[in-house]
Amino acid sequence: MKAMTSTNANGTAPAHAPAPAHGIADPGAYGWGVFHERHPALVRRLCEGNPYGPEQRARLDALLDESRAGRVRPPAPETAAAAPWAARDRRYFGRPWSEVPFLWAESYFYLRLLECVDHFSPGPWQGVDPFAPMKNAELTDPALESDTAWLDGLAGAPPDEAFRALVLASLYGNRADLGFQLVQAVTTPTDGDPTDGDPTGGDPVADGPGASGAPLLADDVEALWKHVSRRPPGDVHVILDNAGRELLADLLLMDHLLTTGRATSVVLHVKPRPYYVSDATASDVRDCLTRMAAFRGEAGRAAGRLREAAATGRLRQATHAFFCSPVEFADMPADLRAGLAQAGLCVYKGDLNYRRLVGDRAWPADRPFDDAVAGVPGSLVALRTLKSEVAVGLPKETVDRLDAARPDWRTDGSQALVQTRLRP
Ligand SMILES: O=P(O)(O)OC[C@H]1O[C@](O)(CO)[C@@H](O)[C@@H]1O
Repeated sequence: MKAMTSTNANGTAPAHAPAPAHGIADPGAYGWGVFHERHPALVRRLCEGNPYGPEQRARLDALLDESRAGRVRPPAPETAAAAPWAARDRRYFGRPWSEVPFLWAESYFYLRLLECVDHFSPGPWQGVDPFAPMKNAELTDPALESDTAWLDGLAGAPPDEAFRALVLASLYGNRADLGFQLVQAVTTPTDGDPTDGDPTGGDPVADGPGASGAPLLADDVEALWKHVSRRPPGDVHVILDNAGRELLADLLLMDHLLTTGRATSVVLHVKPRPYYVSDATASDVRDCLTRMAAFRGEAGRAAGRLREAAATGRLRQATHAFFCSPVEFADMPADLRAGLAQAGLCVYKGDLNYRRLVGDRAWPADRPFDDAVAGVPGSLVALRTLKSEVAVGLPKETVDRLDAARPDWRTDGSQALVQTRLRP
């Protein structure tokens, strides 16, 4: 793992010396593999799934070439108009991509990918989601319904166990990320691995989606339970990640919080445009609820309740241009900050949100989580499967043990964590 020295996301000097940002130049760095292996695989899938013409295909190939060996080209005017951060933050334009931090480079790659397929240009492809064929394939997977059968077994479970099962389902739903699956078979620890074990601790939770995973690297579920069960219910804001399986599990958790009175209302923060392959947009929420509504059993009933909650304003969707930017959450704009600061709880889903939450830098993994999220408002929980190099808030012994037993533990999708910073 090799990281690079850089300024923070605003290009200003932060109050304390930051660790170097993760980069994409070094073939040993995770980001290099994303640009040199994952992105070509993604472009192949897009061209198989969408009837793009020669110009769109040529532009996609040129973007691959540019981002692997060229200099960063500024966005076209219509692209810049849709992405204020890219219009403002010009510091990397004209420089070799290899000098750009991973977080910035990957976010900018997805913006330019949309430009290549005419997403921002008036015409037939304007606004079309290039990832929709991949998202649809997951949503129509016949196994999706039976994958929610564990929910029926929760009836009558003690409230704390039911809560834990739903949190773990939402956490492990984050493994089902279509971008990640392009080149990576998600693995779980095998016999003999010192991290092997059952995170769930017994029925009915043990039959849920967390049952076959590794122990959580950080497990603040109990603290989270105390937070939601002992304080007056407030608004819960979810900074969503992937559509499909992950979103389905997130919606089940939100239905649980609403029906048990542990949330007054729920705000789903979706992406304003297609991003990082499977990130959820408003139409993905709609499609997921439609699919869920056809399920027999509790998941189908949850869809009905959520639609009702949407109709009465207790389930709302929100979006912000900020969510498709590479800016860290500590530097979020004032309007978003004001909304999240008032929340009873903010749930940050997934790997990319984690990178933006703690800073995508080579922090010592035992840096306290509270310290890393000091600039982020409100009470918060991160539910993350590890798919990139950054990690904080972990005991040094855990990190040493994992480094010895499983060198790719930070990026192979086998590990997960629940970390909180909760305020009374
Ligand atoms: O969907 P998630 O959990 O945010 O994961 C996205 C992650 O996938 C990658 O694009 C590739 O692993 C990471 O760079 C990124 O953080």
